[in-house]
Amino acid sequence: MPAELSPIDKAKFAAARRAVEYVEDGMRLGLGTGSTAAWMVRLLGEMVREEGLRITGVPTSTRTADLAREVGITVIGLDEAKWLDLTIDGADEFDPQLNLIKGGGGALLQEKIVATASDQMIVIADAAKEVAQLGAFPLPVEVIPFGWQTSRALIEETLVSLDVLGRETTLRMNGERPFVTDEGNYIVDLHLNRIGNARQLALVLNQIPGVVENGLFIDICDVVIVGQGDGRVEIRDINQGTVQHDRIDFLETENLFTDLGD
Ligand SMILES: O=C[C@H](O)[C@H](O)[C@H](O)COP(=O)(O)O
Repeated sequence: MPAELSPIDKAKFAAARRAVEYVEDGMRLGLGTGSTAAWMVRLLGEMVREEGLRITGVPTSTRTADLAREVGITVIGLDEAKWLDLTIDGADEFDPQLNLIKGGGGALLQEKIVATASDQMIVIADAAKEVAQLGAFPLPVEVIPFGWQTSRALIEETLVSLDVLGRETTLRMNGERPFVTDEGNYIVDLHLNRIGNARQLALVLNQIPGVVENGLFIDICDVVIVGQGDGRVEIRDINQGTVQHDRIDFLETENLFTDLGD
């Protein structure tokens, strides 16, 4: 971790810093995956160690589980927790209705299960993630390895039938081999440019044999906390329809993010 964070990391940190203020003693929390969510996990670890905050966390990936344990958070599985008070996670894109594209890091399946098993989902994001319409970010679709090429062909046929503009699909790779998710599946990324009817696409994709889940999160997110590099934070709340403005003082938290960085 460089002594000085980049503006984008400061933005992610600011959003995470504001989000952990929603966490109360005794909560069961869904812990998201990705670089933004990692700040939230580190901050919660700090609160557990320094302030005696009592929480249990349900991680959405092995990466997050490892980090949560490392920083001192008690980790349990979703079946043990059964239901969660709050999930805090990142996103690759969010639109004005707080619908999301997620899965840029390949964790969309566990993330969607955990988020939908929560009373509330808060997304933390830097301002670059905001879009008028979803789709510039490639939409991840998780498919089982058996017959994945057939599933991919069916996905492409579906895109044609829905008259979606961009129809290129790519198998996500990890070097020479297909990227494999925590659940042992592959990811096909859909390069759509613009998604006209995200709700319809989300439903139709999940009807295709071999498709396990897609990265569209429709009507799942309740609040998006948007961070800026200068510490400004905006809160978009779907229920209250409010936008609050706030500012994280980096000077106050300087030690924190220097200590917490990896
Ligand atoms: O699979 C990964 C997750 O959906 C992430 O939350 C998403 O990709 C955002 O990640 P980051 O905070 O690193 O931009």
